[in-house]
Amino acid sequence: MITVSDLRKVYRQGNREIVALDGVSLEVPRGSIHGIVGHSGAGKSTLVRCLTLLDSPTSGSVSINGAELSSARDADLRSARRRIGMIFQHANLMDSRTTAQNVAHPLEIVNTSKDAISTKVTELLKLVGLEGFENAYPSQLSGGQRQRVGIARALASDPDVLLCDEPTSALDPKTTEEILVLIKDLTVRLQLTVLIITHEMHVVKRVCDSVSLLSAGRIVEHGPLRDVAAKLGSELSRTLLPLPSAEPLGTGAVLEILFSGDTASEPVLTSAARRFNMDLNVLAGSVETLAGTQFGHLRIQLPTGVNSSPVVEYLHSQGVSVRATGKDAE
Ligand SMILES: Nc1ncnc2c1ncn2[C@@H]1O[C@H](COP(=O)(O)OP(=O)(O)OP(=O)(O)O)[C@@H](O)[C@H]1O
Repeated sequence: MITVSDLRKVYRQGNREIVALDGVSLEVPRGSIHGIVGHSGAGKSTLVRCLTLLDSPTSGSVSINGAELSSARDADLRSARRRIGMIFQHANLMDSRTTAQNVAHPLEIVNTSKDAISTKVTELLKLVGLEGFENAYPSQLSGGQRQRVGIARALASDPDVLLCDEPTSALDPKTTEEILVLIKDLTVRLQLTVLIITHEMHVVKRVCDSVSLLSAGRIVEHGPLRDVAAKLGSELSRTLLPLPSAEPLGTGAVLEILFSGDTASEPVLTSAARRFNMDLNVLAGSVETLAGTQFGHLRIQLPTGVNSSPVVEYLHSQGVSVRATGKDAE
């Protein structure tokens, strides 16, 4: 488990203070994957640097399985860093070294014996599906294979936490899927605690158990994927379950509706149409399964002149999230 408590990072430029992290707290249990998303300048890179101890936080703490990292110094700091493996957007391999030599590098630094390195490298390359590529150089590997080498190297020191900074941003969709499947599989098999910093929502949808939205150095939304997606109108819900824009037809009230779990499969809309004796226009819709829960997200329009309040009340009573949009939203 990784626990981040009230982390602050303030940069000073002359007499100006830039608050890059403004009290970030989060807890990610072992064996699970947490996504961190946010716009440019939100503080994602600063968070990565503070978590990997490449930069020291102004205040607050980071601990792994209860052991405090942020106050570690010198030798302790080096061993603390080994508890966090890093994967980057580009694998950043050493071009003059083979696959096996790249993976061996973190072990050589801590003077591991040649035999132990050889055994470990063989084991790691098998784990990431690169058996037979021991002697290949990075230039002879595909982007996905290079990323696998990067993952094997990150796991060489048996870290508790795997920190992935935009791990699939440079990969095509098929390779992205393969790498995400590998990360998910390793998380479960090795009981890792994984943090993925990404701007790609499909990465969050595909592998994350929980997610945080970082904005101006603060976590403004967070929680298990199915809970944040279920909050109709929130930024994370809108980006996880996007709806295409569609012009309303005529002047009837426009409602945005979110079904989840059991209500997603019940004919609530049909029963509302029958109950209020009206036709409904579906302007836009999407159905998705997130973290094992089915979500239906719809924008519907009521006929001109129909009062939306009793309809909204009825839909709420059926366990459906509803909000008026457009001119009715005020
Ligand atoms: N070394 C630094 N000195 C001064 N300000 C900094 C420094 N590093 C980051 N910042 C500022 O801290 C804030 C957060 O920056 P950060 O790079 O962490 O954002 P980010 O979410 O990673 O953005 P991006 O997605 O564009 O990489 C920004 O306002 C940035 O200008």
